[in-house]
Amino acid sequence: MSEKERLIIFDTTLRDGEQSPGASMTREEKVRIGRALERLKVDVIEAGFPAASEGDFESVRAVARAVRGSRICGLARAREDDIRRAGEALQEAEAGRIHTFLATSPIHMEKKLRMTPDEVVDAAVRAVKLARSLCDDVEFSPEDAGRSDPEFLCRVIEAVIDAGAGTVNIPDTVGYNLPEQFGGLIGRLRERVPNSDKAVFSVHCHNDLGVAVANSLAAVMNGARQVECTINGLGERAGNAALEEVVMAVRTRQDFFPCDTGIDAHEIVPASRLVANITGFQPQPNKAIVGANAFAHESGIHQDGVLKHRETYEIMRAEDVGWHTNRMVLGKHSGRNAFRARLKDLGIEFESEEQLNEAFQRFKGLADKKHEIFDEDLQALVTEANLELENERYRLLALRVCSETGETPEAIVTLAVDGHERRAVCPGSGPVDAAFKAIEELVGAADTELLLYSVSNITTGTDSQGEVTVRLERGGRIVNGQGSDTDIVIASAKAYLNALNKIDQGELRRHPQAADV
Ligand SMILES: CC(=O)SCCNC(=O)CCNC(=O)[C@H](O)C(C)(C)COP(=O)(O)OP(=O)(O)OC[C@H]1O[C@@H](n2cnc3c(N)ncnc32)[C@H](O)[C@@H]1OP(=O)(O)O
Ligand SMILES: CC(C)C(=O)C(=O)O
Ligand SMILES: [Mg+2]
Repeated sequence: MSEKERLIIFDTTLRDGEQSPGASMTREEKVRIGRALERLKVDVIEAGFPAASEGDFESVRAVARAVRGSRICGLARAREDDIRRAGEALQEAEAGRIHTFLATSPIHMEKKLRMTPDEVVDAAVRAVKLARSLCDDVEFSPEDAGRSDPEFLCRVIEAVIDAGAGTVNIPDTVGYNLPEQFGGLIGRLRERVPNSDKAVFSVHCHNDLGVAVANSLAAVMNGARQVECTINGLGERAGNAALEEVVMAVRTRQDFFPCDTGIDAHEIVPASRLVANITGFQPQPNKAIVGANAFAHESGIHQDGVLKHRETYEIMRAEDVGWHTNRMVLGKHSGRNAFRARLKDLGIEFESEEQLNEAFQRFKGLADKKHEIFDEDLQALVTEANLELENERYRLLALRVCSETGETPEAIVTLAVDGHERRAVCPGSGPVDAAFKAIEELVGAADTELLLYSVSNITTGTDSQGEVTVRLERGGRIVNGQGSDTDIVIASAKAYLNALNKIDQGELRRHPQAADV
């Protein structure tokens, strides 16, 4: 790293993250996440609250045994039994830390702890001294600091630093602070506490007002050198500051921040996926850094810009945070440049600009019906575009089916037959059967036998395209026809007509699908 100061990353996914209702983790899961955090090169891993339960004690102990390279921390109330339990759980850690806390806000002291401010100062000092007798690395948090009286905070902080706390963590426990205010608080505490230079100032922000990361960054600008955060912003209520956002903000804006972290950012996406899979809390698609759309572009103007010069619309590289690559999503907002580029990647090139334009029009038509166009959709769409260049005797102009519970389905099919518009109405045992009967009536296919009818969805989802294959036999000759559409009955009619055109024309070698004829 450069000569810049180190910003310590303290990950509390396994402790505060686990406090999210529904996010409890087993010992084995904590060890797996602990190892992922080690690969990420997190400085401190808060592995749990050993006094909470026998299971959490064992989890902290297992993480302390398994992980080398990151300091392992256990949380404890300012009580002798909690602190001793934490010390015990950390015994096998290569490097351990006891984190003890006691609330300092008037509301917490009076209503929850039922302690006077003097009692709180005494208990905090006693807790830190006991913790220091068990472990040389001790952190103290004045819980609910964000709503505490700054003068009282100064008193508590000075006392715990004197008692041996090497890290003083300022939590905005209920996410009440705003960035300018919180940054100002950190700056003032560092200025006013006489021994502030003897401890690292840390922050622990909650996201109740959606500003946990902004508050953490404001604190860093005011001298905080440890940020407590979680993968994917998991944590109590609306969560904690997201590790990936803090790390990448500091890294991306090195022109602004006076410090940097030691995080290996390539491990961010793997760690995010692991935490999401274990907890079942998937990040929303538009989540910064780790959301599925964080490096995806669907708009034609953005795609064109990124294809010409990535930085036009990206401030970070997807690969640098562990994604395989950025993503061009083809959809109704996409333009020709992205369409052409994707087809080229698929090995599909057009002989003329006219062919490309024709396929592009079909693509826009499909995109109006479907959210996202996948590679398989494109392949089907281009195959159809090529087929249209051939001389077709039969072309589907319109199709309507009526299908109702307890009623015989009926299809109304309009075709262009040798350039003339023809219409037929037929009942059938199902909508596809009715549509096929109407087509047979219009084209006179009595001598043609249907050998195979199969449907597969090209992509997943109820809005996906269905691909239908129809195999026909006439006079010993067998052909396959294909059709695709988001409407399965239309796809079936297209496939049937495709096969009939082939069998009628006898020009099978010119069609790419004729290989299997
Ligand atoms: C802001 C935070 O995230 S703090 C961490 C929150 N995490 C958790 O609470 C998860 C783990 N907690 C637990 O498993 C349990 O709450 C335990 C084991 C810690 C305690 O359980 P119990 O003994 O049954 O107590 P209970 O949870 O009902 O109440 C908490 C007690 O701790 C006291 N307390 C709360 N914080 C502290 C503290 N920092 N130091 C000392 N005592 C405290 C409360 O005043 C209350 O005391 P009381 O019983 O005399 O009224
Ligand atoms: C234990 C402390 C640091 C905490 O989680 C909080 O105050 O939010
Ligand atoms: Mg918290």
